[in-house]
Amino acid sequence: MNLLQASGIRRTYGSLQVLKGIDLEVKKGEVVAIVGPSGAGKSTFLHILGTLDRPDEGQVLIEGVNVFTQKDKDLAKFRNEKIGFIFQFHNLLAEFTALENTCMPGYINGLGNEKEIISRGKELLEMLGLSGRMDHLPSQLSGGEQQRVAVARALLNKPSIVLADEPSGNLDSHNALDLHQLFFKLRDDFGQTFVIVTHNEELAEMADRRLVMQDGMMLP
Ligand SMILES: Nc1ncnc2c1ncn2[C@@H]1O[C@H](COP(=O)(O)OP(=O)(O)OP(=O)(O)O)[C@@H](O)[C@H]1O
Repeated sequence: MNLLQASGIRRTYGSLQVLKGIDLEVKKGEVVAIVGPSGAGKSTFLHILGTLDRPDEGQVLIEGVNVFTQKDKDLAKFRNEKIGFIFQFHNLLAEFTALENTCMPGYINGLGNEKEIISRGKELLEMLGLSGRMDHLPSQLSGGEQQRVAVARALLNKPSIVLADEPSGNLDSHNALDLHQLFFKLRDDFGQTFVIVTHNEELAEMADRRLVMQDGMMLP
């Protein structure tokens, strides 16, 4: 069974047809990269896969659940439990430490008690080489460190799938490579599944599949 299956996804903004019927199947443990020119609809598609936006037509199954048949409240719970997000700008909360930011998805959904959540957060930050940075605020971290905290936060609830939108777009080439290698390590060690929208060809070439979107369609 596919971990994620999207079929016939269409999305229109006003008179602009942004997605023109897109299909995608992703297996557990796959790293799929989506590339394509600016304005092709990549981010729009990723937002729909992440249930942050609803399509006009088409369906998305994640672990067999037809996600958009759920009401908004149930969908939000499903999203927090099953999907991890990494964005170009990490969106860490400035007034919270690295550990507090990492633990945030656990507090929102109440998965486990506070002690368990903190223990998982610490374990992730240690794994990502941030054991000495747990009590730092985002402003006290380098760009690469901030993005690794965002990765730890994305993994906190043990999501089925991680969706990343230009995750290394704001990093220098050294930190970008480190981050890309981290994704593949997480895949190899834990079977973590990723769909990554990127303009970084090096990352796209490393992926199990490199898909190209153009003008609202997936090229064959
Ligand atoms: N909320 C919105 N309202 C209106 N138009 C939108 C909205 N979101 C996206 N669009 C339009 O949809 C098209 C696709 O945008 P999208 O961000 O998905 O492209 P992209 O392939 O991710 O581009 P980039 O590589 O530059 O990030 C663009 O023309 C954009 O202006």
